[in-house]
Amino acid sequence: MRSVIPDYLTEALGAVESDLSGELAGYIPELAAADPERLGAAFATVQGEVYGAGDIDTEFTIQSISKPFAYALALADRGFAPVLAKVGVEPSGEAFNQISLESDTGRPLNPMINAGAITTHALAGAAGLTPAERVERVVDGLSAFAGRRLRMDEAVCASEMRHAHRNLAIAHMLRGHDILTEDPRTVVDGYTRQCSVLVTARDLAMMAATLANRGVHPLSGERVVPEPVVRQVLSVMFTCGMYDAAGDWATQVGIPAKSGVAGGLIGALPGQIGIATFSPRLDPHGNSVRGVSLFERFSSDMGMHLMGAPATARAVVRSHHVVGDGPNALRVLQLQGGIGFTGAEQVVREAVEVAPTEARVALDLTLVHSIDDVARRMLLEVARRLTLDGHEVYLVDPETILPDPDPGDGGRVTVVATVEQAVPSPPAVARDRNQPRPHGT
Ligand SMILES: NC(=O)CC[C@H](N)C(=O)O
Repeated sequence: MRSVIPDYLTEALGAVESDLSGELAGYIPELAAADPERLGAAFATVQGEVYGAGDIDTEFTIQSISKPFAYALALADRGFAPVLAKVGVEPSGEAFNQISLESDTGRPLNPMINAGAITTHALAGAAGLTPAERVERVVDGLSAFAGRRLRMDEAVCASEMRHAHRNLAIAHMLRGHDILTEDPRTVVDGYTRQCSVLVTARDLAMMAATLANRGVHPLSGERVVPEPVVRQVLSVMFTCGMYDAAGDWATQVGIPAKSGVAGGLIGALPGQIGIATFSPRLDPHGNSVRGVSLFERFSSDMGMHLMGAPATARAVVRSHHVVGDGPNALRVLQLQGGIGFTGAEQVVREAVEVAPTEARVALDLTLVHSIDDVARRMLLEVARRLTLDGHEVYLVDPETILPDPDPGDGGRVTVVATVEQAVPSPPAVARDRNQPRPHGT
């Protein structure tokens, strides 16, 4: 059988192909000469599977799509405080190249508009790097996100630098406010190089999938940036990634995204998928016309809007039952699935409502595949309170899904591999042959 996903993507491309509206980015002569008909779309899952249709292996310059990744590198390299001191996180509602800074501090409003991105470029890499080393750090970092060595398009870079008056004006303003502390032209040059890195839609989908995968490249397994950095970056993409179209985008598409003036567009759905489209004609905001249509289609066809509440998670408490009888009776709460706060809440509620009378209580984690930190603490607290109420508490945890189960403060749990191990086998002589054997022995 052929996968259904490339066929779906081909169909989606077919539906937007006839839309010839929009313009190439005229302010960079080399981009104005691009082939406007190119069209491609790719999905990369967090497991590293890539699906695509159309021009997904055609190289084009990354442009502003480099901004969230350079922001991630700056946060990872310098830490949050120094970066936040120089670049805000407020949506500007303005065009990407607006000459605007926060009135009191001179800080650019966010790292997605050029003012913020130029500043962010200067913050990538360790303090004290030369401008060339900094560019190298950024290209290395973008390459790690993509999972292959990326290179720069010198012609596009030179072409943009010859016409970079607006970005230079922004950089001079930043220098005037001491947000930039170096020569403005050098920083704009580095930022323009960053924007001139060549990528394909396939690369961009992978880069987005690395964000979706909490900062770990799905195939190389490399942790490119720490998890808190990814959360920051995705939040800023959600609120600011589409410039003065960010509100429309957040409501209609609902996927953290970033566009570039060469026609690329990416979206990252946390925990699920990275998406990229490529089509060079732009709307007045500088976002790819057909790319925006494709994302609207993907979001509604595949239920990808981040604010669409997921189907209520399946019950975490699969069953509760008693194994064995008499003084050996064991109350088993059998749990399942991935347990986060709301799942742990179900366990707490169940433990309160059942109010076990048996001397032994087991939390059976055999069918649980993950427990996050808050759920772990809540389950251990349940165990602790059950101990204090006089129960002997067992954790049936054959795959050590809950390591170091120390409930602290008077709590005690015994870890066993099977429910049976929590039921002492009664001495053979004492067993009444006419009684059914305790379940599971
Ligand atoms: N929106 C964009 O892609 C803009 C990037 C471009 N290099 C610029 O600074 O103008």
